Amino acid sequence: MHKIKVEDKEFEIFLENDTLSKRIRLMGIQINVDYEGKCPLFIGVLNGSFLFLADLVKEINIPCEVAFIRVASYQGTTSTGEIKELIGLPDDIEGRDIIIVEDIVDTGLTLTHILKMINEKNPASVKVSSLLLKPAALKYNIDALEYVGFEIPNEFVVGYGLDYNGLGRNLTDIYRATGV
Ligand SMILES: O=P(O)(O)OC[C@H]1O[C@H](OP(=O)(O)OP(=O)(O)O)[C@H](O)[C@@H]1O
Ligand code: HPA
Repeated sequence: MHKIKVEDKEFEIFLENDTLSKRIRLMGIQINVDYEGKCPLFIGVLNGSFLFLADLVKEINIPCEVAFIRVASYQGTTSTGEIKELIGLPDDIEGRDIIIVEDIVDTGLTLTHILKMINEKNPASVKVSSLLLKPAALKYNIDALEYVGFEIPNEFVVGYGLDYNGLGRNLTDIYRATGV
């Protein structure tokens, strides 16, 4: 289906699942090479990253661990500018190689907050893997952003974990708002 409605908003197809899968396979290969001989700890940022993280770690063939944190900053299509911490970081971060897994980096506010929290716990290294990045929306400089699936325009997207008012996370493809 190429046009859909989620609540009151119209969306059109943007990135099909097959395109996502191919890119995620390549991201996994790159991580396998970069972390050879190490045991990275993937930290998924809930809720949006759950499908991406699941598909990404299936491509990882080195030893690794998986954990989650939960923060929230968005209501509808706009950032509240305030980060709420709902599930905290795991205890065992000191000395670990951390890979934060995000569905999307938009303004960069969420990630900046999470990176600060993680760096306070003395990890060996911290990198970020985000499926999507909106370069035109970015307000913070994020040096740790090492693995990016797709750079996209500054448009609201939904599907494959990303929501609009809590809906649409279950869509297999990613759609963009048409503004109609
Ligand atoms: O770069 P930013 O402007 O901070 O936006 C990116 C963040 O916004 C979304 O999370 P949200 O707070 O909507 O929670 P969710 O993952 O539960 O949807 C998304 O999953 C990122 O974590
Ligand atoms: O474009 C978006 N879609 C869904 N959630 C988001 N969180 C930040 N940007 C977005």
